[in-house]
Amino acid sequence: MILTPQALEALRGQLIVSCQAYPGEPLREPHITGQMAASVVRGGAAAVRVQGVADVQFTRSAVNVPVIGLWKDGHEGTFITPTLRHALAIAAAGAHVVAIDGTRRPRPDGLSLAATVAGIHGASHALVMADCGSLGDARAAAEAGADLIGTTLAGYTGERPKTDGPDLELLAAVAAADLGRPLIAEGRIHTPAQARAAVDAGAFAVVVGTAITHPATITGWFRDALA
Ligand SMILES: CC(=O)N[C@H](C=O)[C@@H](O)[C@H](O)[C@H](O)COP(=O)(O)O
Repeated sequence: MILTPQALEALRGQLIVSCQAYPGEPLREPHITGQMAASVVRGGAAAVRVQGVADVQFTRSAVNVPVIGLWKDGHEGTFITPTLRHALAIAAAGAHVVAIDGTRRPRPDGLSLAATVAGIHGASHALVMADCGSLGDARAAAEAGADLIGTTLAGYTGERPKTDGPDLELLAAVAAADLGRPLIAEGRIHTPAQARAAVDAGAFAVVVGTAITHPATITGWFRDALA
């Protein structure tokens, strides 16, 4: 699926919403992901991010905005679209952008990040978003040919502290490194003010997940405030 340079540019300064429910949760149904995506697009999401092959398929038919797809396999180590096989399945499902683990950790299939990106580019029209955890990752991902750089894994790989909100320090550092790729702020953006701060720190666009689409967590925030 082709995301033209113009369509990518249209995401500048915009909100992307991640619609994910986790295994065993009541909303963990691909068609519900599609409905959630349609709901956030009504609210102004300029693109959506969804997990799973069937979720990408349902979401593609539910919305007319770019779809970032990923395949989570497990929940620790290299688990976000860890191999080329996972990535090609997500591209074949219709994702405009395939989000993959963009760290410098070894990949389960033994391929380098550059070979993985080249494999996706060679077999599909999808762009590649590298989910990074540090400035070192971001530099390596740009060098490896990733089309977009995300801070998705900041605070989850041991290289950066798990900040309460978004890792604004990392965002500013990656922006300053001027890697020539759209920088996507993602991870622990829980308020509109934090989304604004991420753009002010140099992000091209902002991904918000939990704070918009994970009712169990949001409910817990309110419950805790009343405890
Ligand atoms: C680390 C990891 O597994 N991140 C995942 C990546 O797709 C999702 O679980 C997050 O919800 C997503 O990145 C959005 O972040 P937040 O939900 O914090 O707004």
